[in-house]
Amino acid sequence: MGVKLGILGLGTVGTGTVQLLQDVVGRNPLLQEIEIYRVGVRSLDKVREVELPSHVLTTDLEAIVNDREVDIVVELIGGLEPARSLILTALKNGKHVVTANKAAIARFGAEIFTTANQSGVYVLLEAAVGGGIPVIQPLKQSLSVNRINTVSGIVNGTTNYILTRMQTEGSNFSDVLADAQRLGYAEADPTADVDGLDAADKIAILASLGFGGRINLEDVYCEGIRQVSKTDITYAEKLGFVIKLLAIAKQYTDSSSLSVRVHPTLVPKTHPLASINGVYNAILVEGEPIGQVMFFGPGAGAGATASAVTSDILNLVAVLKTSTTQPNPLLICGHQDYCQISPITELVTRFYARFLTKDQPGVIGKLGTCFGNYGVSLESVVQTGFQGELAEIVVVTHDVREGDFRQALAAIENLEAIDSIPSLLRVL
Ligand SMILES: NC(=O)c1ccc[n+]([C@@H]2O[C@H](COP(=O)([O-])OP(=O)(O)OC[C@H]3O[C@@H](n4cnc5c(N)ncnc54)[C@H](OP(=O)(O)O)[C@@H]3O)[C@@H](O)[C@H]2O)c1
Ligand SMILES: N[C@@H](CCO)C(=O)O
Ligand code: NA
Repeated sequence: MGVKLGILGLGTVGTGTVQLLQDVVGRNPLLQEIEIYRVGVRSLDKVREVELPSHVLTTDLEAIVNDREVDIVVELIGGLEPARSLILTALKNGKHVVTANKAAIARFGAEIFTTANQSGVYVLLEAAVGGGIPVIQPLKQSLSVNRINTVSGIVNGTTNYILTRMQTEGSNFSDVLADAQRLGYAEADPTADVDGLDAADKIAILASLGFGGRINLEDVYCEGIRQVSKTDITYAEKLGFVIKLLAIAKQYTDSSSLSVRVHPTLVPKTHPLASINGVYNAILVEGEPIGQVMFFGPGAGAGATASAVTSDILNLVAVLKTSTTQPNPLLICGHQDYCQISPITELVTRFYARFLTKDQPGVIGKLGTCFGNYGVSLESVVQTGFQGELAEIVVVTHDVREGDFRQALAAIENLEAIDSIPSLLRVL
């Protein structure tokens, strides 16, 4: 007997998944056991890129998650509600769930996994982070014997696409965003991409898997790329860096707390993440004893994401075809406790800052003295340009506690010679 899927959503990812499932030759033979039983959408009038028998398409998503015939619910509608309620109903009805919905998992993961564990079913989410890149399963299984100390990466394709084109073509932010939306990379509301929220959801999920505890999304520090300017991209380039939106989860060596954050970052050109361009994503996992492992690939788009969704479906088909009643501990998510996350003021990092100053003698000296008063040591100071009457000075610091750096900046802002501080970025 075939395994019956109830797919919720036939947008970018839903369509890619149906296309893959309708074209099984040369792929894993288990795919032939899958039946696309129902597909739930919002509108029956839309022109679809895939052909499905008319009785398969429905706008009644509740009926799909309550249908006794459905074995696996594949949630690809996105957003918080009704996705959360539909997932919970499916789980309570004893159905396994596959989802690409990082927003729902990052916020309601505790409720969703508790319900799944109570019902003895699985929630698989490979597509939720890194699109087609296998990273969830490696963290849960292949790498889980390591003590992880850092998970860092470029996990949002839209912003990486925008930053790459700004860097290589000097393009303007809004034109490139429109292209990313047209290509199906951006979320329905692109603010989630641009403001770093999508990446925050994803690093919360990766941190939870890497560090073995629940993550409170509100503790994840998040800055997007709106303030990254062409001027900063050019200065970074001259100083030997590229600017990337990084998502980082790092365990402090001297304590049990984690730093979990998303922000535009100056990445040295020699670092493995510096060469990840366009819509590609990469996740660098560092642990003991493995050392560094990097996962690279397409982080968004219909086909790539469908690959991840369908691999989860395949895992569940294998589960359904084996007769054990005991849950597989490598497939469940059994975290109970929350990880302790340290505030951003405790972060120790290098900074890049750009100042506009009056063109007076001794300004660089005053900046240096002010930084010195707060224990901030400078790695480089560059003055190359002018913006109108104002001199432009760029500094890169050595490692400093963020709280101390902010205090130094507050004092510098009060200097008579300082006009403004247009940019402030962290350096890897
Ligand atoms: N796009 C990517 O590259 C990508 C990559 C990784 C993960 N994801 C995740 O995958 C999920 C789906 O993304 P997507 O890009 O495929 O979205 P999308 O193109 O906007 O498609 C959403 C689909 O869900 C249906 N839908 C939405 N709300 C509904 C509701 N209330 N009732 C019934 N149907 C509803 C829509 O129906 P209609 O077609 O009738 O409007 C549409 O078919 C999201 O969680 C997203 O974060 C996307
Ligand atoms: N909007 C997301 C899709 C993949 O999750 C991105 O740009 O990476
Ligand atoms: Na993935």
